[in-house]
Amino acid sequence: MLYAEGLTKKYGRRTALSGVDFTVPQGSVVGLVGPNGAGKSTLLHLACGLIEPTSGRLRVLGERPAAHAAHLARVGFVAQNAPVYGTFSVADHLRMGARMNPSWDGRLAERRIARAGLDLAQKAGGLSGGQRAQLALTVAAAKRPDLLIFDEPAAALDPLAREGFLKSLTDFVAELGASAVLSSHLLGDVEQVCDHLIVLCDSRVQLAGDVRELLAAHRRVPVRDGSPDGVEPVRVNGEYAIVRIGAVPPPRAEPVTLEELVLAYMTRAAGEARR
Ligand SMILES: Nc1ncnc2c1ncn2[C@@H]1O[C@H](COP(=O)(O)OP(=O)(O)OP(=O)(O)O)[C@@H](O)[C@H]1O
Repeated sequence: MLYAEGLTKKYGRRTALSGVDFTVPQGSVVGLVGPNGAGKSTLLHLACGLIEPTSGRLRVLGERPAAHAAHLARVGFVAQNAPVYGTFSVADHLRMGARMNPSWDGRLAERRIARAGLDLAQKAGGLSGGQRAQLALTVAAAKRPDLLIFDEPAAALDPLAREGFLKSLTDFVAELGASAVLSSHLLGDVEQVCDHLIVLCDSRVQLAGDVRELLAAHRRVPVRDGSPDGVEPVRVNGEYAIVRIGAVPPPRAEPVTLEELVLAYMTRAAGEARR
């Protein structure tokens, strides 16, 4: 579904992505996480064809991003803060979507708008953050894309609105049989909806893969004399360390949470950047 090889993006002298490699299989829901300025939005904008790489290769659904009109129609994008047209009503957004997208599914759009409790006559500028996110998600999904891309979709939403939004997102993905990529700082959200993870720090991929496999490949182990016995730690945090295990887990090893795993790789990358 997504394939990157040596993917590099520079803005003038600033490097936003540096030699990024990863492969994400079809049907995945990918969580893209990393600190501010790591390059997440840059990667998503490259995937939508909004910007061009400086070097390297990126393939989205087997082709160059936005290779042609039919390919564009296969990708739905919801940008940061779910932008909508403030002076247009909810119904105007659906009419515009129908006019611009040959594969528009009007029934799906109307069903979802009703389920989200949105008033078709209301101007989008007057919607709450959660309602705006639901509208943007509906417009992106009613194209019936094969891939939905979200840049921090739920960042501004309160916990209740976020839960509703994430539920709609997973419903859409299931209903459309689509893949999805979402960038987020909210690891709980990623844990809830994603089956694949990419950790991006300092413009490089630090960790990528199937969430269950990554969790199975790491353990929390007790530390003696500053380092765990016989294994190279990803991160030492006081009395324990996060380690990548081999075929035989070290003694007294405990499972790691997604949050511990991501923080371990982010902390290691921050340490390397400081050196
Ligand atoms: N249009 C631009 N012109 C110049 N530099 C840019 C541009 N867009 C992004 N950058 C720089 O590229 C780097 C990566 O930015 P990007 O927005 O991709 O990070 P991010 O991981 O999405 O950050 P955040 O979590 O804060 O949204 C940053 O150093 C940023 O300042």
